[in-house]
Amino acid sequence: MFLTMMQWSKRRQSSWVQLAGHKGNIQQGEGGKVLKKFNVVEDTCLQALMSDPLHLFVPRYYGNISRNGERYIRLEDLLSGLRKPAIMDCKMGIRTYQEEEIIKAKTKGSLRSDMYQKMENVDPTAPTAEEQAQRGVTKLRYMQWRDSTSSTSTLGLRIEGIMMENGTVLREFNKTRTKAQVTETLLFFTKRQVHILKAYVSRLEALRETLKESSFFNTHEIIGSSLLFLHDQTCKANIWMIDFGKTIPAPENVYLKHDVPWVEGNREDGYLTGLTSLISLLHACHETRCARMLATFLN
Ligand SMILES: Nc1ncnc2c1ncn2[C@@H]1O[C@H](COP(=O)(O)OP(=O)(O)OP(=O)(O)O)[C@@H](O)[C@H]1O
Ligand SMILES: O=P(O)(O)O[C@@H]1[C@H](O)[C@H](O)[C@@H](OP(=O)(O)O)[C@H](OP(=O)(O)O)[C@H]1O
Repeated sequence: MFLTMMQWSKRRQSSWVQLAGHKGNIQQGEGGKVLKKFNVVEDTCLQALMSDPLHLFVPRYYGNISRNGERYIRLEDLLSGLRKPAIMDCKMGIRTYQEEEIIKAKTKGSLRSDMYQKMENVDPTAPTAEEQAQRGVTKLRYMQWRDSTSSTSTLGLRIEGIMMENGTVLREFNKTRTKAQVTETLLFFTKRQVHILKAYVSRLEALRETLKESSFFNTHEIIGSSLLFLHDQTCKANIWMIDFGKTIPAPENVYLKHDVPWVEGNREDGYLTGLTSLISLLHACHETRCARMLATFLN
């Protein structure tokens, strides 16, 4: 597995990191805040979320500002106050592309050579003969391939990146697809610590309950959003919903279920499918660890 050592910030004695997403899209700001490049879709969602029951699971939103000619969204820094945190970014849902990608894929000039390259780097056999000849793929094709070779299509979630408490950053999870592989990664991330596993399960169960009461949730198609897992040496553990750049309102009078299969036009995202998978995988990790500890104790 490809490992990169994170550089610890000496100035702040902190370990701020942008684990996933577009490079340089988000940076640490002052006063316990982060600045994220402005995106009107995300800004609108965050405003709505601040008065929804889900606000308890979303970093506090402090409006948007302009700085040196660039506009930013100001958010609570979720790493603020944590000591050498371990972090995991988990992208939710059974697809990571919006339905509009299907229309875009039909228009001329939509071939992406960068995506072809990324595909070929991971699996040289993945591009079709036609794609090899044109050395390009549509974004739709790339995103569908990414979803099917990771756990997105089957489990409704995929691990995008992990930073361990010693600063080691891991981002090579493209082929982490099966339940067993995801479970192994969750055990690695939590170092099998029972109290951390338990805290994560409780937080996700609370999220599931709150989603039932959220009008934002049943009226929005949530694509490409992540759950950010954080725990540290003081035994703090928490999970937050981040990244609403591709979260859009469903058509009027359409209420999404979030746990049924997607077919073109129904706008379903599988967010709850992913949440249920996560809860059951973490729950199984917790139970297994408890059973092992009991067996050791009794022997
Ligand atoms: N409020 C926050 N506090 C601390 N760190 C954050 C916060 N929001 C995001 N991050 C960090 O930045 C990373 C990327 O965040 P986010 O997903 O919002 O960016 P993005 O560029 O929109 O992603 P994508 O390209 O997947 O759409 C996260 O994985 C996390 O490490
Ligand atoms: O993780 P990967 O495999 O590197 O692939 C990227 C990832 O799917 C991003 O979510 C996506 O941005 P959006 O979510 O904003 O669509 C980006 O598209 P882009 O290159 O068009 O920005 C992809 O390149």
